[in-house]
Amino acid sequence: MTNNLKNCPVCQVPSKLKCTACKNVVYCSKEHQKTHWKKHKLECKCFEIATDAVLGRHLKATRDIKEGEVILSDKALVCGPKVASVPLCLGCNKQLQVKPHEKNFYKCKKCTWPLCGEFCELNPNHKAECELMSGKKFVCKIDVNKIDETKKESAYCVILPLRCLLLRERNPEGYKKLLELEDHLEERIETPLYHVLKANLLTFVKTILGYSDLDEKEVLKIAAILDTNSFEVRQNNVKVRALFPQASMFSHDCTSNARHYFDDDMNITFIAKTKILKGDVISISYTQPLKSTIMRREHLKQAKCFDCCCKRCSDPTEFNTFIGSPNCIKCNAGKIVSSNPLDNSAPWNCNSCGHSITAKLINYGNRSIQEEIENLDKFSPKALEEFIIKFENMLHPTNTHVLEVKYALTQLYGNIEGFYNNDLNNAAVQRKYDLCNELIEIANQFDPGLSLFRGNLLIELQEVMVIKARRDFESGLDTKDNTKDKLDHAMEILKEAMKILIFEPDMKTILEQKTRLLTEEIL
Ligand SMILES: C[S@@+](CC[C@H](N)C(=O)[O-])C[C@H]1O[C@@H](n2cnc3c(N)ncnc32)[C@H](O)[C@@H]1O
Repeated sequence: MTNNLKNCPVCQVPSKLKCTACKNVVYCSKEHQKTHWKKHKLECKCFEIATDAVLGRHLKATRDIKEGEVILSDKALVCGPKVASVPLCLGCNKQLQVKPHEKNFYKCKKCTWPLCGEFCELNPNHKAECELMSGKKFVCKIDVNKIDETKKESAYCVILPLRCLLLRERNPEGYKKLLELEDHLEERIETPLYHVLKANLLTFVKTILGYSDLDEKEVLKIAAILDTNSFEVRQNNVKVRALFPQASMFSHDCTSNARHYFDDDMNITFIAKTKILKGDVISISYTQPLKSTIMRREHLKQAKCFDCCCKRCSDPTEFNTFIGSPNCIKCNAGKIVSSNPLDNSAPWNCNSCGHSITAKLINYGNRSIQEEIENLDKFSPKALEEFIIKFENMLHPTNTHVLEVKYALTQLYGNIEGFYNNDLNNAAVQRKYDLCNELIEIANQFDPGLSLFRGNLLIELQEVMVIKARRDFESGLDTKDNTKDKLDHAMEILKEAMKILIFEPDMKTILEQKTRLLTEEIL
């Protein structure tokens, strides 16, 4: 047994040399440790599943974990369309296109669901459900002759729960694991979404497919398990969702220390974004770093049925960024801060003059501004810059709405037609440089280390640093030596971005090309 802490598992001799990684096994010698590694590496975990009253089951580090270290990898138990999905092939998940030259949709001869082609009728993802539905003479409501590739179809809401139900016979062990996951059905059952699901899913499963013996609660529990635990995966440019039993054990923190990425086979891998100490909770974020406490807590409550009380949520200033606060328009000096961020109905007060505003009014203000942002032309830097100017008195530079627009600008400058790097004037180059630096500081606080948020900003920053350095040299403002130093600095930033983005699909080649071009420029 590898967890025998007395004897070497190879020769059974009482031993003291512990595996330095998990400290769960002892060896008599380095040689026997090497011999045993092939077996032990499958068990040499850096975490345990712990339970407490607040988080429920969660992952806890059993040793220090280095930044970038893999925590675990997991295989999808089931995957399929989101509750409402753009038309996709139930075999390969490819998005169905209607443009004449790209038309790739086909009506399954048996079950009538749209697929990308005849070949996918036999795709293992689709075969079992197809046989079941066609056997019951099910007719899909989506008309393949009128496919609208942008319209989200709610008809897909039945597919993933059905795939879960099919596990009962095809993979009983997997089905058992699935039913052990958290569901929050009691909180969900009276929501409008579950009223609709109750009508659609239960009729589909019990009446149409004939699972009359199935308890209604078990069917709805499956929907609730999917809502609580599934991960969104982008496949062939379509977002689908998948369930990973082990990965479901990660708890949430608004300043998390781990993150995930997917490989081409939809396996999920979690890495440490920052160093994690033995005994720390290993957490991921279920929400977005630039959202304010009020917005994050509302999302977490609605989607995952819990009230987040993490360090960031508990701090009314959100680490002195005041990201959720508007300026006080009464005294024009202070910021309006929640008197108790963990109570959604607590009043908000100015930290300078004490002027008080109800939570209702703060929520109303946030919603109106969010609506205004949603209606902006997202591809127009001019429209986004005008938004920032329009709200400059009410919203300070690190307010959530301003940061959201600023982040969009970092992704537009340099990357869209009319605003490619060579089209940008020096003021726009400087603007992008400043915005990237400003947002990286925010990322360092809320989404530190190897986060995608930091990676996306670092890659934009290094590009603009190179342009600035090149222009300063070409216009005679800088010496060759200084320019080389600046390019070396840009290379360090690029290397850091690479460490983060290398796991993302298609990024490896792009990053390698960027590194090659920058190396040539430095030489
Ligand atoms: C994906 S599951 C995580 C595993 C779950 N704790 C269990 O025991 O199965 C998500 C659920 O865990 C709980 N949870 C995760 N993070 C939490 C947090 N920061 N505070 C409170 N509950 C949390 C919530 O009930 C949430 O709906």
